[in-house]
Amino acid sequence: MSNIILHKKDKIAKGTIQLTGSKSECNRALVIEALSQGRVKVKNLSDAADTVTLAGILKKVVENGHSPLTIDHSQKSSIHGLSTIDYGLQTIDIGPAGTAMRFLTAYFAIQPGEVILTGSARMKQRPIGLLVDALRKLGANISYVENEGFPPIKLGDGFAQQTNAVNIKGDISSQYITALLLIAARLPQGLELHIDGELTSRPYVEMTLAMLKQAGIQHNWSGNVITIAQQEFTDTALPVEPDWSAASYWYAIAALADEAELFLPGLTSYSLQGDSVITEIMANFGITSQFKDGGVYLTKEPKPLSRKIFDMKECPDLAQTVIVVCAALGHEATFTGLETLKIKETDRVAALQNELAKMGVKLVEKGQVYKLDCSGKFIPERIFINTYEDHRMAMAFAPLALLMPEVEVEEAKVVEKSYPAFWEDLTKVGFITQ
Ligand SMILES: O=C(O)C1=C[C@@H](OP(=O)(O)O)[C@@H](O)[C@H](O)C1
Ligand SMILES: C=C(OP(=O)(O)O)C(=O)O
Repeated sequence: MSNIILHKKDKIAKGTIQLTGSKSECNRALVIEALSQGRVKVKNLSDAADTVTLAGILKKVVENGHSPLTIDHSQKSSIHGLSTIDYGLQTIDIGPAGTAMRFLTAYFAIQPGEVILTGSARMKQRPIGLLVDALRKLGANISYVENEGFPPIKLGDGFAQQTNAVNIKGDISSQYITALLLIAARLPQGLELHIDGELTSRPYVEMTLAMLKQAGIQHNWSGNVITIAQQEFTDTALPVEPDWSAASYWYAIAALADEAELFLPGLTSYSLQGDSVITEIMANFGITSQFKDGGVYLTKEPKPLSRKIFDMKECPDLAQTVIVVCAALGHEATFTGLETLKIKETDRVAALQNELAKMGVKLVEKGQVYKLDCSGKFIPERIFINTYEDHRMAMAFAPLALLMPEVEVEEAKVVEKSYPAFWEDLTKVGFITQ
């Protein structure tokens, strides 16, 4: 796979960028659609590879009466997708898609037929034990194919519900909670989910419940317990908003530019996506977000940087965007809520530390708190960014091309996971790519 080189002749960012749909909303909507027996339909599917992969799998499975056994493994999405790895059973490979891995684990746990779920080499290092434990307690038959607690997993035939009450730790990944909530209305005894300890990525759980509600599924959330009774989906169209995490890279570009006038159609101020908080975060960098004409306009005014602490617990996917902007501006901010970054597409803390070092910036870990030390910061003539198979490393560092003559980003295709048109969109505001 090849690298991409970026240049930008001026520090002006002006244009209209139509972002693809949110992969988080799409991946929930697809599972809801599959469980709804034709009642729910998704509108505006995302081009994100994680969504294309999940959509392809669910289409085949639903066509086959919810059994995975005759999936045509020749169908592939652009970089990852369905393939057969021979564990001696039908195998579904979801590549690097964390949400697809977790949501399909819950989905297949209650479907007929046996299947093995696997993913990329990195996916095999991303924990799934807490979700498997909860599903086993509910009555699912799941075993590990290689390492305890990690994919690949084998989902056995036959689900017989043993209980409706399960506990799950809240501070590792909210995707386990979402996975359980998505199947809850289909469980004969429903679900009473007790969240133990702190809940990380909370807006993603709220998004799940809001989308289930749009599809007719009621819930009760009281203290740390979420209850969903067995119930039917209603006829609904689930519309998907453009991706606010993708929008964050445009906010970063505006923050590093001298002049910015950007329009991102389709984004709303009442989004289900927690990452819409980027509007508030970037207000600190002089970016004004004005919602009109069915989208958001970004403009920029110089502003002295004052906010020193950023808590990323509710918006972990924005961490790289905001940390790189602060580093590039030499703003010595402190970050909290980065714990879950170590189990995402790569160890994002280590990846940030390595790449920021290339411009003399240190991200110093002090327990739960991370501080940027910009005392040695310099702007090199050119920088080579390693991406660690992480789309957000590529997209968070690309805006540096506003500050230096050349930025080379490793493995350009990595962005396909969530934002395939990223490089092409950069050219619309005057970035030169080669
Ligand atoms: O539910 C979702 O759609 C997501 C939840 C978050 O993961 P965690 O809950 O593991 O933090 C986020 O990082 C991921 O990109 C998408
Ligand atoms: C963490 C992410 O994705 P996932 O967990 O779904 O692989 C992400 O998109 O930043």
